[in-house]
Amino acid sequence: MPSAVAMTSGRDLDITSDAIDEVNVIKGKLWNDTSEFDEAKDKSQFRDYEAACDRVKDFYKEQHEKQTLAFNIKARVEFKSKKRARMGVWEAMEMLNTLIDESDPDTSMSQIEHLLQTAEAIRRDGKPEWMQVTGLVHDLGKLLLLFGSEGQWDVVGDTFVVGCKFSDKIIYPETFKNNPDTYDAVYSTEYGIYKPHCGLDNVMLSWGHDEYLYNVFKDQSSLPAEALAMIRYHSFYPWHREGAYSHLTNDKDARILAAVQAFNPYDLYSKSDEPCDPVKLRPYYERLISKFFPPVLDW
Ligand SMILES: O[C@H]1[C@H](O)[C@@H](O)[C@H](O)[C@@H](O)[C@H]1O
Ligand SMILES: [Fe+2]
Ligand SMILES: [Fe+2]
Repeated sequence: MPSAVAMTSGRDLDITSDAIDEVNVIKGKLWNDTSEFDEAKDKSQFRDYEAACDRVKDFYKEQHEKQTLAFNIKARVEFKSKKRARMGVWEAMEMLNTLIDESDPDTSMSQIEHLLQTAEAIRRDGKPEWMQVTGLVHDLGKLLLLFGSEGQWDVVGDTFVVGCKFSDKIIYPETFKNNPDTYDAVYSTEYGIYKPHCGLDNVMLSWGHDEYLYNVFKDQSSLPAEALAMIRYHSFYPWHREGAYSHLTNDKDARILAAVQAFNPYDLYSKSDEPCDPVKLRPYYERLISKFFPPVLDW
């Protein structure tokens, strides 16, 4: 079943504040119906895709069918050729707030909540300001849902390499049987269109919120390279958790892997933390935002 977000995020959506309000009302209804605080759980209970509900399974079935190499090239060309919006970081967080992520078996909280929980968990551990602010912004790429994505399948969920054999370390690997690239003479091979150890900078990951946000921030922030890697690869579980794709990665990737892995527990396990109060926390994070981002960005 298509989500309210997907239904209202057509290519022709004109991003005026009225349109956004309307989208938020529709999404808000969905949210109110399903909202509940997530209970505390232990680590083994996260990312349990076997036990996941149909919403999650249907999401991945669709994503794995539609994320082809051809789609990915098209998405990147479109990204470069379009102007979407101009706004500040906090405004972007508010705009994203009511989205429900259909791929996520672990949280039914709003996105601003998830961003604040991630940032607060990093802050509690005394990590540097750049990492706190990275936690705060890491999922803002989900704004793609309001910027003409085709659905949720080209925005959220774990990422994987396209243009070579789909790894069996990706969740629900059997669902790639519906992806035409599985039957392509080149794309279905171990290396596909890539050279051995060409490095992640030279491979195409499935298009979604990570790749989009990395591209937005790389020229419009003073975030360090580790932070940009955390953003770009945080959904790339087949690599950072399962160790897949070692035939494509290089020394640079080996170095950034540590940063991506250090970020992951904050993103994942903070989902069962106490809810945060955006009003209380805003002054602290606005100060951090102003250290790393211009007041207004092109999204
Ligand atoms: O369902 C989640 C969610 O969409 C996250 O934002 C993403 O980073 C994860 O990798 C994914 O599994
Ligand atoms: Fe994410
Ligand atoms: Fe996240």
